[in-house]
Amino acid sequence: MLVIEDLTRQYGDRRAVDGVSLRIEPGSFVGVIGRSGAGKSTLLRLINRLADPSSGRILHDGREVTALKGRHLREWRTRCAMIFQQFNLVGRLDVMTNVLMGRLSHVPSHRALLRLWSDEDRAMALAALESFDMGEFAGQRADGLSGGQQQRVAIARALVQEPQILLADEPVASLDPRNTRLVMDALAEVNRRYGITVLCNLHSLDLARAYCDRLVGLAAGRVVFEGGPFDLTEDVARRLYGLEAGEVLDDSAEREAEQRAALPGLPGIVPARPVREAALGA
Ligand SMILES: Nc1ncnc2c1ncn2[C@@H]1O[C@H](COP(=O)(O)OP(=O)(O)OP(=O)(O)O)[C@@H](O)[C@H]1O
Repeated sequence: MLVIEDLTRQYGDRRAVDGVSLRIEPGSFVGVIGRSGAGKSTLLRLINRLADPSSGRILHDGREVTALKGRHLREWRTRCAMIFQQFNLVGRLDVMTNVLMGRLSHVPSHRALLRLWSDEDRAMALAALESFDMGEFAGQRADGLSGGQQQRVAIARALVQEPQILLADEPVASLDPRNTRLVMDALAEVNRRYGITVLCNLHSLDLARAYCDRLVGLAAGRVVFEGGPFDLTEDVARRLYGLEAGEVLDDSAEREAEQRAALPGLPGIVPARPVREAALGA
């Protein structure tokens, strides 16, 4: 369980995150929603410790994440993988090598420097790519791929870190509708197949309702809404965005969420398998 207690991050006289308290269940798919500047990115960066809080605490399974240093902090960052809007791949390297970068923290540094990846690391990387239909691109340069393909490679790289939590900071913000769906499906796969907790910042409420089992709404750094996808009513949407609800919600998301709920493989129904075991067919 990830527990966030009264977390605040101040920048000058502005509180990007302001007294946020949350409990994130293991294996859940949580959408963080809110208008631009609401504090969504800062919240994820605080969890991953890319930013430090001004006050408050983060605990994971009872361990204080906000107090970690050195090796323990590096271990936390491995356990808590992150993907970004701009993918952050190394464009001149091939797709396989980019995914293998996710193994860096699991191999001795001399081997990593020489890129002496074991057969097992390679098998894991390829299996991760294949689970997002990206296996055929393993030998291609990353910068030759479309945005949606690059993001799926970034998710594969995160997956081979064998994380317990995946933080996704607006992973589909720069993608067209088709690629948006492929990337969101990849995140759903990470969550359902491997039981990895996903926290995903999203601008689109329709996507949030269709894919997430829990939603957290932020406004001016504060939690102003917490609930299931069907608790996100027009009224809540209006409070979050100050828009006509019709501009941010439509019925198709509700229908899609119902269809997805009928799919096999929901958390708790199919036992999740550790990434390594599933990838290596153990
Ligand atoms: N490093 C920083 N220095 C100063 N101010 C910052 C910094 N990071 C974030 N902020 C401010 O904190 C507030 C919250 O920013 P944040 O990026 O977390 O919001 P967001 O909800 O992710 O927005 P967007 O959807 O536009 O990415 C904003 O007012 C932003 O300008």
